[in-house]
Amino acid sequence: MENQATEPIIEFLDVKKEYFLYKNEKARFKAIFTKNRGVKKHPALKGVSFKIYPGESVGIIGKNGAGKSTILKMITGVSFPNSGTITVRGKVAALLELTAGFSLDMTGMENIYLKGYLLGLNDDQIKEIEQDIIDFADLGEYIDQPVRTYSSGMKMRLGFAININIKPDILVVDEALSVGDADFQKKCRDKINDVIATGVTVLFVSHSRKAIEETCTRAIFLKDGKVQVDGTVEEAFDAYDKKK
Ligand SMILES: Nc1ncnc2c1ncn2[C@@H]1O[C@H](COP(=O)(O)OP(=O)(O)OP(=O)(O)O)[C@@H](O)[C@H]1O
Repeated sequence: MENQATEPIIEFLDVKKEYFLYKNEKARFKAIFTKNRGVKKHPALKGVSFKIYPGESVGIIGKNGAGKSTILKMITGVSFPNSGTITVRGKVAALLELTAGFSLDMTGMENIYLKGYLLGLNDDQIKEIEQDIIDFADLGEYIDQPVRTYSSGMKMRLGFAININIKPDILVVDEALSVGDADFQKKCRDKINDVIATGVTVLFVSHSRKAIEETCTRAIFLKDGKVQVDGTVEEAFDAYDKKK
């Protein structure tokens, strides 16, 4: 499984993450001044290590609360570990929190640029994919209206269209995500498969064995914030089915 000739595109080394559990919002505010002294902690990741090489498709499986989303959020840079190291070498398209980072007062078109910059693209790179994004989102004349006038489904369509069109090196997908109506969901699934077929590295969180078998050649089974199995999809699911 390890390809020693190339370096990993994603590497986690003994990554630990604890969340503070505040009794209420007042306690959360107070903790800013007391540096969280005496606040209860929940260990979400207890020393997670793995390497993913370019072109691999890896499933992440585990029960609710096992730490899957915490890992994905660290790869996309919205959450940080308490200790350990994380290396990500490449542009990440995350099909997770699609509407995060939009400016509601800006138009859809302006938000394509805003999100594009946040994802590390320059003007020329955004210009190159602008029409593909507009076509995929299929928002008609709403593309020139402020995003605050969009329905929640329309915002997600735009968010998905931007992320999937940035020509990513790494595609991070949470299957729980459903964008728009049934037709649009089918369009998203087809587009994800097209992007996967280009040989991009894929990280796929799902509870469905079938979905992971179809997409991934390897799976990581997480239990209580630790890697239980890192192996074939069959090995990971067999252990998951026994231990859950
Ligand atoms: N912001 C937070 N504050 C406190 N606890 C959190 C926070 N985010 C996550 N946790 C806790 O960390 C643990 C791991 O959560 P995570 O969302 O990574 O699990 P998951 O495997 O993605 O679960 P699911 O299948 O339900 O999406 C859980 O116990 C969760 O309650």
